Amino acid sequence: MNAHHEAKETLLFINGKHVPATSGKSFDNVNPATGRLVSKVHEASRQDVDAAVRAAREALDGPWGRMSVEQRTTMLHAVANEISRRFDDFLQAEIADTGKPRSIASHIDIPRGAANFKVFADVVKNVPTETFMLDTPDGKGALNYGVRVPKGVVGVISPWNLPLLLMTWKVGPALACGNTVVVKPSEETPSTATLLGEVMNAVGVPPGVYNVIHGFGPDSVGQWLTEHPGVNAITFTGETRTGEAIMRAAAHGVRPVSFELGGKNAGIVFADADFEAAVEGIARAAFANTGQVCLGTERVYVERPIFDRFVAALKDKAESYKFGNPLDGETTMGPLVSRTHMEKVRSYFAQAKEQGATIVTGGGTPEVPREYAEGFWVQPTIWTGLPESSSVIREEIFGPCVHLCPFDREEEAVALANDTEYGLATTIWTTDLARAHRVAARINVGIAWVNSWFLRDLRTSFGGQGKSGIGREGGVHSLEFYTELRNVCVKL
Ligand SMILES: NC(=O)C1=CN([C@@H]2O[C@H](COP(=O)(O)OP(=O)(O)OC[C@H]3O[C@@H](n4cnc5c(N)ncnc54)[C@H](O)[C@@H]3O)[C@@H](O)[C@H]2O)C=CC1
Ligand SMILES: O=C(O)/C=C/C=C(\O)C(=O)O
Repeated sequence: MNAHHEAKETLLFINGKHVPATSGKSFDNVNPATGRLVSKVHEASRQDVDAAVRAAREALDGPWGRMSVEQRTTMLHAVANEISRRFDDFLQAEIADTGKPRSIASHIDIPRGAANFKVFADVVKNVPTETFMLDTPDGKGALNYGVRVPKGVVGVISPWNLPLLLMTWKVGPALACGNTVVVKPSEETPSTATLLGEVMNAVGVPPGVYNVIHGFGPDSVGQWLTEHPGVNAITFTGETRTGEAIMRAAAHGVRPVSFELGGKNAGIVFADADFEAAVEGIARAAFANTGQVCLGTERVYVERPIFDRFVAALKDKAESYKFGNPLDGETTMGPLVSRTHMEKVRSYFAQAKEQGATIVTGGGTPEVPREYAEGFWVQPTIWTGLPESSSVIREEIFGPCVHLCPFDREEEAVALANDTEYGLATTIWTTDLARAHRVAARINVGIAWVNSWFLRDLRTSFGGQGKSGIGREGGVHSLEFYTELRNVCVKL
């Protein structure tokens, strides 16, 4: 950044206003492609967290709480339309924070940011609640019916890998259900959440409905928000250990949580698969978004007759990615999100080597143009030959890397895939339909893709089992978390 230019500032968004933090503190938001400063981010104090929760409560008790479902959902459609109208602003902000290529941000992140508001506005309007007629001794009966009411103030803690997409995946249904929110975006990617404040104001969402506070996790905003007694429910996407800390915080006051946590997802490729489609699909599952997708695949089991050919074909794919300017349409792989994360991923590159892996490709730093030399780049990496006990096969790395292992029998592939404490997603490749159904039913995950990966229908359930999370969001399942279902029993 030119020393003569003032650094841009990223403010908090509380009660409908972009405001400075009362702490007087800020931290750097760095562009991971270049290592240069994007903005100075205001770091919220405990007092700012209190102010945001208070604003959210007042909005709930005020105009937002009194709005009809029709008015509220119309407003959320307007939010979606305004995101689309300001598509380029969101795109630039997301790319600057994450370094992800334009091709990904423009096809996935920003459109999903808009869709998350539309879809849940429609779900809320169209989903009925249950009714039961009860026989009573006097013969007149009683009518039971369900009413959904908002949970209240929802704390939203979101990660850096798909910042707008994952934050709105929670804010969309929370607002559609009539809640108000206080959002703490990841400290690595604060911009699009802040920009969304402008959208809320532009379409007339009342002040206090949507609030954004910036800061870190422990002993900072994340902890203060999740411990705050004014927060009625907490939704979080991120690392499993963070989920454990948030769960402890939520225990005070017995507040509900919805968690979408890490994964160590397995891919399975059978010899009868459409070979080219399987290579393409596994390449996406392993390398898309520089491997920073919780649904991604870091271990793939390939049936032995096609193993060598598959390794060679995936190697060609891995070596075909183009690095450099994320805004350039030719760039197909961006950097990792931060220096810390790059060091973590590189430590696994080193562990794979120490543990005797065959490095099929990668394991180092790619060539990038000079202006990107200070960015956080790593090569897409493929290993073979590691034992299943290896840390590389057991732990979530969250980088563009994958271990390939041959198998001989379907039973064996299922057992290998299930040998993990996580249970988020799997991707299965076969042309045998009976086998596809059989295997999908036996892998212990929340989402099983067959001959596809990351094909998302927002009406379906989404979440994980084991260390991958608690609860399901998506479609009507989001309503289960973001509302209380009240039964009204009327004696006739
Ligand atoms: N979607 C996923 O599954 C993601 C997984 N990860 C994994 O987690 C690793 C660490 O990345 P981080 O960004 O540090 O993930 P993280 O889980 O620590 O951070 C996610 C969010 O939680 C907040 N947070 C952290 N500690 C908290 C606490 N005690 N209370 C409340 N909020 C808290 C952070 O400030 C951030 O907004 C990565 O290397 C990756 O392996 C990271 C991001 C997303
Ligand atoms: O909701 C989606 O479509 C994508 C979700 C991805 C994650 O939750 C993740 O990578 O963390």
